[in-house]
Amino acid sequence: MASVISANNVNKSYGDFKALNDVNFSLDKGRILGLIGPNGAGKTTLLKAVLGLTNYSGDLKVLGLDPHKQRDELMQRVCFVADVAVLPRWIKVSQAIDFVEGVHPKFNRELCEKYLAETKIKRDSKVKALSKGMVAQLHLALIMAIDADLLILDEPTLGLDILYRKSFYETLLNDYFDSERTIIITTHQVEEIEHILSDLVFIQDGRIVLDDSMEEVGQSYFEVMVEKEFEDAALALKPINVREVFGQKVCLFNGVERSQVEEFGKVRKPSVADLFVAKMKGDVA
Ligand SMILES: Nc1ncnc2c1ncn2[C@@H]1O[C@H](COP(=O)(O)OP(=O)(O)OP(=O)(O)O)[C@@H](O)[C@H]1O
Repeated sequence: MASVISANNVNKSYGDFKALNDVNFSLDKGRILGLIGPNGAGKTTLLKAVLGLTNYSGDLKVLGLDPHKQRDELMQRVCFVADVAVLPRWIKVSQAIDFVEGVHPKFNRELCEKYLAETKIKRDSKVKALSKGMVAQLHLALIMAIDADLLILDEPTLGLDILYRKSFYETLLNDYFDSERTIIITTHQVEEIEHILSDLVFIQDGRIVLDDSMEEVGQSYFEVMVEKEFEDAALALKPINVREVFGQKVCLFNGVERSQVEEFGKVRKPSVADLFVAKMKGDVA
């Protein structure tokens, strides 16, 4: 299957500072990738490279195109929601809809109206009269009504209340997503998206430190709530992280068989948040 994105040794420097350091990963059609990393890790820089908004060295192909050289062609097939929704303050909601309908052949007005019906946004309001969260809702409704092959969401729910965040991800998964589409999401609220992800990439200091499907994560990482009597045996297997919950050690293992750790206590798949914390600590140490 042709990759929607393939990145080989992609580097990006700002002066002496390496914002992307030999980034390699690929993403197939019909996947939902969570791109997760601490502040300043290089997430937005990587997305900008994918969107052809910044130059870089190395080989990067998006939908078979060179994002920097073939940006116009790429933009026909890619939609992007930045962490700061930029819409002119003077425009009316209805005019914003008219505008996108006028400039984008793949915009579906009916769908946009359907998304807006879930909000309190009035068609005759000006953007400046909307709350921060409502501007973000309008922006998302406009973008999700465009039939794109690749949707890139950089902190899409920043500033949105929990009710809308939940319904946004439900809509994304149930109404928007299908096997022909591919989505990349960055967010610091990983627990909110983990159930919709098919793939996970962790980035730290410009380097990819984890690149797995969620199935692979479930098969190669085990979190065990270790019974007291098995603590020494568990620690001897060198867990990648140990935390305490109510005085009991919770060990995160990688590179061991499930059968090796099963007798220590209750085994489960780690949450993305716990895996992230463990990987960040491990790679800093
Ligand atoms: N235009 C620029 N000039 C110089 N340095 C930059 C520029 N843009 C980004 N950087 C640096 O590159 C690094 C990665 O920034 P980036 O915005 O990609 O991080 P991020 O992972 O998106 O972070 P956050 O989660 O805080 O949004 C940071 O150290 C940042 O200071």
